[in-house]
Amino acid sequence: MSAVIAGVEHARDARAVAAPARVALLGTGTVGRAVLARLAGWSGTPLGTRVSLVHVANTRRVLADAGGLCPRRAGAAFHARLAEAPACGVDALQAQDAKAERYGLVATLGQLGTRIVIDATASEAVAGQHAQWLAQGIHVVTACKLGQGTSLARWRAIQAAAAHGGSQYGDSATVGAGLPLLRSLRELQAGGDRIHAVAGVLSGSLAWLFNYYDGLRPFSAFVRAARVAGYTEPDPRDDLSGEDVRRKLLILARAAGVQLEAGEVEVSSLVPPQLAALSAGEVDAALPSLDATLRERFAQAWKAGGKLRFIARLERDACGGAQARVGLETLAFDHPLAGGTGTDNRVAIWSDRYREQPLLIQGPGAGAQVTAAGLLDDVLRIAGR
Ligand SMILES: NC(=O)C1=CN([C@@H]2O[C@H](COP(=O)(O)OP(=O)(O)OC[C@H]3O[C@@H](n4cnc5c(N)ncnc54)[C@H](OP(=O)(O)O)[C@@H]3O)[C@@H](O)[C@H]2O)C=CC1
Ligand SMILES: N[C@@H](CC=O)C(=O)O
Repeated sequence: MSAVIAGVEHARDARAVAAPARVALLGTGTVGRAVLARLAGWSGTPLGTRVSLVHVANTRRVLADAGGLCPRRAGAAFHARLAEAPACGVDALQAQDAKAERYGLVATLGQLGTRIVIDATASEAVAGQHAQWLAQGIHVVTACKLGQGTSLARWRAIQAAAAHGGSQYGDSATVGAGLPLLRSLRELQAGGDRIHAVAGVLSGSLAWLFNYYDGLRPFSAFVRAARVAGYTEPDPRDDLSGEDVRRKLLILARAAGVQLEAGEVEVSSLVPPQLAALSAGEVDAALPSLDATLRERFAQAWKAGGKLRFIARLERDACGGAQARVGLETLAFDHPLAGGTGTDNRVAIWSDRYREQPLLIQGPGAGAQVTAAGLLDDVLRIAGR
């Protein structure tokens, strides 16, 4: 290559490096709103120069501008208008697709430079798109566990698509709301360790519930409070059934090299069959159906001198197999997994170097601010300098 052409290439590279990553945000609920607020706080700072928000959507509305949207105005526009926006009344993805055709998520992200989709939805349809975006070279950063935490086939498709597209999958917010859990598992393995076991509290909402439930006031009232605080899934049965914890344990297990199918995790649900059978709109009124059983479980634990904790366990055996289960357990007050406060997740990891005493990671495991921060940490990691 001649010196002149090399110089031109170099200048192009330098411009590409300096160009901000273009970001599309899907979901403007508890987490999405906090992402917009955090991005707005970066305005006028060096962090703000590294990302350009070009597309924001929920099921009802899309704002898009390839030249860049103001996060503060986008947040205000969404939340001022949400109340008056009509529900689309069709499948969420169809609505998204219809809008994407008109407003063009992929077109708005463009063809060159760093392009990132942030998934702050709980949408199966959006999770079904992750592999497609990755294969096109679009990075995906997600709080939604339906990508890596459901079928092994989808998890494999995501890994393959990222490898094919040369793209990255930011999943820090899927387990522990950004706590350094997945990162620690990966770093231990990169350093030559084999992961032997993982155990702990993986649900922020269930941690909160069992930290504050006193066996006197109805459990259902605590569930409602956790939902208002933004700790539960959009449908709190996803937390109470252990399904959200199953997804998190699958994500951790697969990252630890244990390729479990969803059905291989034994799950003990707190949701009685009558509550499980209701439509989403009927759930709130039926929450008191949880109360009697939980009062009884609490009393038993109290009599035994212990605390209720919703625990996930993954244990690997020497022959390459693994056992995985999630459910409510009574732990002694001084048990290492019984500590923590608020929404704290508390997770122990055993590996070659942590054979006797596990590595313990603890911190808030749910909430809008920590989750948004976890998502945007991944965005910045992908965006580079
Ligand atoms: N809350 C927390 O503490 C944590 C949450 N998470 C995960 O973050 C995700 C979001 O949670 P949260 O913010 O609490 O949920 P919310 O229900 O508050 O918000 C979900 C948002 O997704 C939007 N949405 C749904 N389908 C689509 C679609 N097809 N296209 C675009 N937008 C769509 C909804 O639109 P509309 O407003 O129109 O209904 C809504 O704005 C979940 O996957 C959850 O598991 C992860 C870690 C912690
Ligand atoms: N509903 C989830 C939110 C974070 O993933 C939880 O309670 O942990």
